[in-house]
Amino acid sequence: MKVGIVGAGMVGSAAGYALALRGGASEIVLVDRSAALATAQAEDIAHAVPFAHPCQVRSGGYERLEGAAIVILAAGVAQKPGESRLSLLSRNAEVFAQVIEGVQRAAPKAMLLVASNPVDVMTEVALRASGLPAGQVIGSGTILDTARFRWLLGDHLGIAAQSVHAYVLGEHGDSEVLGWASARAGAITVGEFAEQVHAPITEEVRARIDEAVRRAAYRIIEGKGATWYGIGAGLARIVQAVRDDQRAVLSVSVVTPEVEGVRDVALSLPRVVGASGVVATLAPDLDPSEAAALRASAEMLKETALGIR
Ligand SMILES: NC(=O)C1=CN([C@@H]2O[C@H](COP(=O)(O)OP(=O)(O)OC[C@H]3O[C@@H](n4cnc5c(N)ncnc54)[C@H](O)[C@@H]3O)[C@@H](O)[C@H]2O)C=CC1
Ligand SMILES: CC(=O)C(=O)O
Repeated sequence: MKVGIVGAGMVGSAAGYALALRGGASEIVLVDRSAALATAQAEDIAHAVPFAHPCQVRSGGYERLEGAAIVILAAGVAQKPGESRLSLLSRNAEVFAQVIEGVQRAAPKAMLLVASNPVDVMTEVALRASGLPAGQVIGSGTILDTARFRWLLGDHLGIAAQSVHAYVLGEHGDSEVLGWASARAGAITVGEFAEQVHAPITEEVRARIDEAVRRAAYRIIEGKGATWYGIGAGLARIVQAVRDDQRAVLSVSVVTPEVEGVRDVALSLPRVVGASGVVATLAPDLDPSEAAALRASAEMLKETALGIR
């Protein structure tokens, strides 16, 4: 499968690298307003291919995206230390107006996988600009926050993150909601598992994990300027679910008809992802405080998206 990546900075190049290592694409094409950067990133990623899986890695203008089944959108500006994701909106909405036109000239039917922040609102921007079906304009949403949550829970419980089934819901950002009520370790609730292994999830543990997930990006940006490995792997994971028609359950963002009484809003819920994009959405169990927080997140995202109409 041919995969395009527009925006060959930290996130776009990490996604290309992760795809090359996972064998997630037969061809990867990097496009950037800086042709020199796209070329350098493509050459560098190509040098990892002999250690991984056969794959062509190229760079070029939008015309090189012809035939791409999916295009990752990672172009635009990123947060500076202390800056929120939402503050990037007007700048990145302008970038997307050009980028989506360029992508659709070459690959009008390509599925779009949005990474640029604020990713939920940018997913709605991409949906409106592209005219594609909602299930084919997918934001990476909370795939990264969910990975952070699973990793921290696995660490606390002393088990592999892969054995933790827990999702972050709502905005990929400050209003996100950690789904404690639906979290499972193996086949039992995380609370029950924690009791069995004598590592109870006290209020303090819960608050520490919540803060570590919610503030992860701020901390990493403070320390190294940006985040890229986690999201690169998450984007490659979504591409692979599409490529292999896996029907994998992933927390990604699409415009959703109704969430906690809020209509037509892009945010993350656990969704079934396969060859035609998002094919189903799950309704996880929520306790009353999680339901209220998800509604507040949905209302904030809806209001923000209305502001760019
Ligand atoms: N969804 C998520 O979980 C995450 C999202 N991000 C977001 O991803 C985006 C990219 O972040 P980084 O790669 O760190 O930034 P970066 O600055 O390293 O890369 C952005 C690239 O976009 C390119 N670009 C800008 N305008 C363009 C245009 N009109 N056409 C083509 N290319 C254009 C730039 O030349 C640059 O190479 C940011 O919005 C950031 O906030 C970052 C980490 C996680
Ligand atoms: C930057 C960003 O969105 C993240 O690392 O979560």
